[in-house]
Amino acid sequence: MIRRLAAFARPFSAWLAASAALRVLHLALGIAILTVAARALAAGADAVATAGTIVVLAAAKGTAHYGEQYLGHRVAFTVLARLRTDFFDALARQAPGVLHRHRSGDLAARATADVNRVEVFYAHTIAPALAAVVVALGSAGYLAAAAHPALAVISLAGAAVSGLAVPLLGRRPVRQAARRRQETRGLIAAHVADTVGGLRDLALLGAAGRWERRLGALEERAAGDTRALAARLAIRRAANTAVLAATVSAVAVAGACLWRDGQLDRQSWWAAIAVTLAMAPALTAVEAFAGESGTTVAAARRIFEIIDVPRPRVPPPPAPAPPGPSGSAPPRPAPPARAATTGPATTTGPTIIGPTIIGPTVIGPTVTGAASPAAAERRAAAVSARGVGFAYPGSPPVLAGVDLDLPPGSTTAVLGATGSGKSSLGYLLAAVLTPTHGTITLDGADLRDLPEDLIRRRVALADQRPFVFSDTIAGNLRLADPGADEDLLWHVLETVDLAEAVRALPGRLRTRLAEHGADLSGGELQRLSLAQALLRRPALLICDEVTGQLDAATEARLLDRLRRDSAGRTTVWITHRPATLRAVDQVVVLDAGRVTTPAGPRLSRAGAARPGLSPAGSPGPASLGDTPGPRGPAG
Ligand SMILES: Nc1ncnc2c1ncn2[C@@H]1O[C@H](COP(=O)(O)OP(=O)(O)OP(=O)(O)O)[C@@H](O)[C@H]1O
Repeated sequence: MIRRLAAFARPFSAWLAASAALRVLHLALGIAILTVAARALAAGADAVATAGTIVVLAAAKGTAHYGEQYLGHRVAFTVLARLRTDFFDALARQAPGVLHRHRSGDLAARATADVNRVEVFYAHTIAPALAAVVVALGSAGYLAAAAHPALAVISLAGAAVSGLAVPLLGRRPVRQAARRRQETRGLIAAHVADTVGGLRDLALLGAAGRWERRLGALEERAAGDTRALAARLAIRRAANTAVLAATVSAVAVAGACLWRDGQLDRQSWWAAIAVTLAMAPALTAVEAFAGESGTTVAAARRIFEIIDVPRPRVPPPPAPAPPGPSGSAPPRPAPPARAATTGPATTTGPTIIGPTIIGPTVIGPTVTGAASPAAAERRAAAVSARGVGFAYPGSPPVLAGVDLDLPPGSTTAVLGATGSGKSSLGYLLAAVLTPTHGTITLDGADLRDLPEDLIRRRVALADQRPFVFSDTIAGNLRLADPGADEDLLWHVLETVDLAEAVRALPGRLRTRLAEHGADLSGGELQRLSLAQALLRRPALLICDEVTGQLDAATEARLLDRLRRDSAGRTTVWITHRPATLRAVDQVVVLDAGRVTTPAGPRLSRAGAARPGLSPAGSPGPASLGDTPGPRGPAG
């Protein structure tokens, strides 16, 4: 782990070397001050001259100390910023599955407290460690040259015990306690984040007291680990102090004997004691950072646990189909023309997915320009699913054998009982999930083979449970299209029937939303998410229950506007609501993860002869999910 941390500082080796050199200078000047004073005392030298020398040395010492700290911290904070960026990149790469494995509060603690924690390594470990070696060797050299070799041997032995042996005392239990404490702190952060997010519900459920007691138990656990850690570190500190005191005493006693035997003069004896004494801060610093290293390593481990998750690999191409009658393999469908211009193929996203999918899929480059005028120029997506099956990790299959065709420009409703797999199908079509069986193609190309940025340009998902950032309304919308001007923002707000509500706000588009959109109604939140998706001007738009919380009149208005704005777009409506079905071209009904109604295209907007629909457009008995079928093992 130390090597891993050091690798991040490699580009700054010159700065760290300069910091270490300044630290050596700073410590050497400390030794020089004491030595000058000791020699002056022993020789009865002129007090004013001695004081003048000490003032000059002290000023130089202060300057060296400043330079050492400046360079060390500059490296530390530059590396911390990079670590945090890498951490965020890794999170984005693993989203949203990472939330399946880690709680958001814990991730926040890793990105903040744990990253801050490793500052110790860059600012207070590398330079002090190098300096301790140089100072111990330099002091021994001085003692050998200016006093007596025996004193040099004693001082080196003391330095070795203090700098090498003492830091190893109880190393394993210290690391274990530090690791446990860091994990517990992550749990505390996650618990606090949950508490803040769910305060209202805790109050409503009368559970605030119980929740608080859980926090108390976690705090108690962390305090226990801190006590265990502190007890061991105190033993080390005491041992180190004893070793350093013993070294100075041994030098004093041995020096006195040498003085008595005429092998050392009085001044050199004093100077030897002063040098050994002045070497102590260099060695105390080693013991100090060794004491911190358990926590630093534990924090680093938690950071790299996220950063080191490998980038998802591009899955191998599907096995070639058996040769046709002529003996030649059937050709693979060609990727769409734009795919060839978007660079090397990457994976279509993580195979593993978390329990929540956050907001519309708005990652990736944006398509700029006004939504409506350019709409006709868009090329609507053709989507096809063949034998698609899916299971969440560790769970039984939720979809099996799904065949589906979404012709370009068509609108498809996906119906089914709650839990029948509608949202999961939506995530698969949006390439947020990857099928465990079968294939989904976009314009003839397997989604798995398409670059992520191409998919994000062509496909948008308005989610059932959208996420809103604590930013302005315009800021949230521009996540989908940073270049969108106000006219375009108002246009999409009109389309989703939200413009009037936003106009009524004092800050209009500049109104700052509360965290998680707490100051929006459920219906407003969903329409904001739909507006974001529309700003992407997708060729395939997947709407997951976005009208579920609207009254009938608002829903009808919204559907009407969307229909008028739908040129060049293939649309999927995942819904329970009959009103949505009035304007669809085909209806797909899912029952326990299987399509129960033929999904062939019925490209008539008149609404006649659509499966699952009565001529009036209301759902037939099988189409809405109020009569759940058996949750059989889909697949
Ligand atoms: N992240 C997940 N991990 C494990 N199981 C999941 C996950 N997300 C959903 N499921 C399960 O998959 C099944 C299908 O869920 P899905 O959300 O696709 O159903 P749905 O038809 O959209 O339901 P609803 O109409 O209630 O939104 C459900 O049984 C659900 O519990």
